[in-house]
Amino acid sequence: MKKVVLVTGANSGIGLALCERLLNEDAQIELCLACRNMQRAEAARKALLVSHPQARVSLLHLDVGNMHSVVKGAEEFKKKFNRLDYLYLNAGIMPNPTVDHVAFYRGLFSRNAIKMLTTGEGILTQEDKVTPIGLQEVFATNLFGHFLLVKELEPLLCQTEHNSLVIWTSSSNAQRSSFNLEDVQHKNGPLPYSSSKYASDLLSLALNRHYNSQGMFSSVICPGLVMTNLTYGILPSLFWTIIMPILFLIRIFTNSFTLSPYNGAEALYWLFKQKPESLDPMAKYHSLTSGLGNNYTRPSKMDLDENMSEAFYVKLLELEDTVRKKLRAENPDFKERNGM
Ligand SMILES: NC(=O)C1=CN([C@@H]2O[C@H](COP(=O)(O)OP(=O)(O)OC[C@H]3O[C@@H](n4cnc5c(N)ncnc54)[C@H](OP(=O)(O)O)[C@@H]3O)[C@@H](O)[C@H]2O)C=CC1
Ligand SMILES: CC(C)CCC[C@@H](C)[C@H]1CC[C@H]2C3=CC[C@H]4[C@H](C)C(=O)CC[C@]4(C)[C@H]3CC[C@]12C
Repeated sequence: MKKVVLVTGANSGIGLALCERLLNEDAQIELCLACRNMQRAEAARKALLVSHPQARVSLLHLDVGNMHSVVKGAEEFKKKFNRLDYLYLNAGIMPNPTVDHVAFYRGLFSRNAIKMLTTGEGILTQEDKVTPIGLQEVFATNLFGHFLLVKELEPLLCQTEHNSLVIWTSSSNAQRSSFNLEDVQHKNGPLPYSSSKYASDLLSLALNRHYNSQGMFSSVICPGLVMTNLTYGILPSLFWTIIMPILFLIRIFTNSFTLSPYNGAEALYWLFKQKPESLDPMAKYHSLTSGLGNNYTRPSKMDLDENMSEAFYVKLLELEDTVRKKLRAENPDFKERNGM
């Protein structure tokens, strides 16, 4: 049976590199690129077909920050495919990032230098905004749209004949201190990115608790520091190019400066080759690259507790209810087609 793989944010960076690596591993898969911009999606499909002319690569229009689009996209996917083996929840944003230069230089000469360089802790803030449906944009894109997608695709993910795996591209920037159960969307703080990534760690744990018995498993990864549009939004690409020799040097001490999208996709690719039921729900799987350029995956225990993860899950279910009501009110058509 051909495996079906869906990747969000597949048109660039780590998502696109993952697609290339998956096709290298198994050219028989049904690969679906879920993207918000169809021109960029088509360009990615063409690029993949250059190296794999026989590959089965389809496109799905899906803006994870827009809940209408998530429901519509999932509906289209279900019409086209009757199974889903791997769901890569990779799309992500870090809007309007600001680097605290003073904190950076201070941190460099402190005992926490390596931690700062591998997590970005204490030196990076972002400015968030509210989407038309009333959700915080970073939360909606990095977390909630993906949660709704999982819920919509539940019939394909929970099948008796085979297990499925949902994989979140999280981050080592996910910090417990950035997340607040009373403000899960991070409306009132400068760290929406970190909060959303911590939220994905919590949610992955909850999904395992609620869905393992139905054949669906969930894992989280950190790709390390990778040069992509996301990092070029923090500092210009020319800057990163100039300091590249320094970044290669730092890699010797941390191994988490994976730097290229190919290396960053290592843990995502590694998970594709594992049995979903053999994975540790408390582990974050890190893509790492040694000083000599060798890639490997290493798990680390996440700073999570079951009660918090369950409380967050309950809040997400309540929010799902509210959002679905708004979708119905805005577009009565949804009710007919989705039985919502
Ligand atoms: N680069 C890094 O160092 C790290 C990245 N990550 C995570 O890796 C993931 C991939 O990012 P990366 O490859 O680095 O960056 P890119 O910006 O290259 O890739 C992000 C992808 O997500 C897509 N995307 C963004 N918003 C939406 C949306 N609303 N709907 C659908 N797709 C969307 C983008 O599409 P479009 O082209 O249309 O913008 C793009 O394809 C993210 O989740 C990021 O947080 C985690 C740790 C480190
Ligand atoms: C002031 C300049 C001379 C140098 C500033 C460097 C910083 C902008 C970067 C140093 C470490 C970087 C990061 C580390 C971890 C990443 C994390 C895994 C992620 O998910 C998103 C990006 C990072 C936070 C990234 C961001 C840039 C740095 C803080």
